[in-house]
Amino acid sequence: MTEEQETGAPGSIKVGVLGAGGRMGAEVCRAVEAAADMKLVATVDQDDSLSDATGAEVLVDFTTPDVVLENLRWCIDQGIHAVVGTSGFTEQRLEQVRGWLTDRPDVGVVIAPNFGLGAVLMMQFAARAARYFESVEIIEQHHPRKLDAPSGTAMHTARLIAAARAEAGLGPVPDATKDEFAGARGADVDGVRVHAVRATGLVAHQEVLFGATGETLTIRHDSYDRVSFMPGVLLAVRAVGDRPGLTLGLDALLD
Ligand SMILES: NC(=O)C1=CN([C@@H]2O[C@H](COP(=O)(O)OP(=O)(O)OC[C@H]3O[C@@H](n4cnc5c(N)ncnc54)[C@H](OP(=O)(O)O)[C@@H]3O)[C@@H](O)[C@H]2O)C=CC1
Ligand SMILES: O=C(O)C1=N[C@H](C(=O)O)C[C@H](O)C1
Repeated sequence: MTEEQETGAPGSIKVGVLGAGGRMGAEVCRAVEAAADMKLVATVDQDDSLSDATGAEVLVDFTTPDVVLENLRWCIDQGIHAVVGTSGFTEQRLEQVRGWLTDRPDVGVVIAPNFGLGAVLMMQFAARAARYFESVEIIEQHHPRKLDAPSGTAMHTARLIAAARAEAGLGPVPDATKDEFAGARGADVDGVRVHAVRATGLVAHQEVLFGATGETLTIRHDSYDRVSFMPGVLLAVRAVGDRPGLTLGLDALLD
């Protein structure tokens, strides 16, 4: 092996992947290996030690909601930048991460509920539309091996819509039912109903359905293949070293 193959091209970013054997992790490994300005230096899965990743400058985490915080804490303590796609980030968890970052102001963390560029736009469009429609519901659809419901994307979208409605002075969504079978109206996320569908054949899809008198607006995004997330992941890997602190979502990186 030449020195360049060993260490990457001069100036290349040394990247490690946590959850490397998973559906997303494996795709990220392929994308990093194909990127001329990156070098894959560590792949970590459930039975491996995080210390295998100490040579990385940026760690990408696609693991599970129950282990991601521990991983992130370790990255921050080690001074390694982190790009996180794993779902399950409540406001309370984000606050915890901000707290850890105050002790390491040199470290950058990007947490994105969805790295699909189309999905980022779908969320932006939904936030923009929210003030004009009294009714809104979210229908997310995913592959059946997804552990969590609703999806992180749906939770984030609901929060954006709730914030936009509050800013516009809209009251609660008026579409409550009086008599309903348990679960029929989905989960209430910040006052927005979210319906989670799981079926073989799906990858990751979301519709935001808005309604006003005499009209509806549907904003829909579909990821048919996990390669759809890779341009966003690579964008975040390239940017995170220059963005100390917490960056939530890809929006700021796309401006
Ligand atoms: N932000 C985004 O754009 C996207 C986010 N996601 C999110 O990413 C996460 C992963 O999704 P997906 O790839 O489909 O899930 P998978 O279950 O396929 O992958 C998770 C991987 O993490 C591994 N793992 C578990 N514990 C640890 C640990 N402590 N350290 C290192 N690795 C560990 C698992 O190993 P094992 O199988 O042995 O348990 C598995 O290989 C989910 O939260 C999902 O919602 C998914 C797609 C896009
Ligand atoms: O588990 C998945 O597959 C996905 N998870 C993320 C989420 O929870 O929103 C992103 C995308 O929807 C795919």
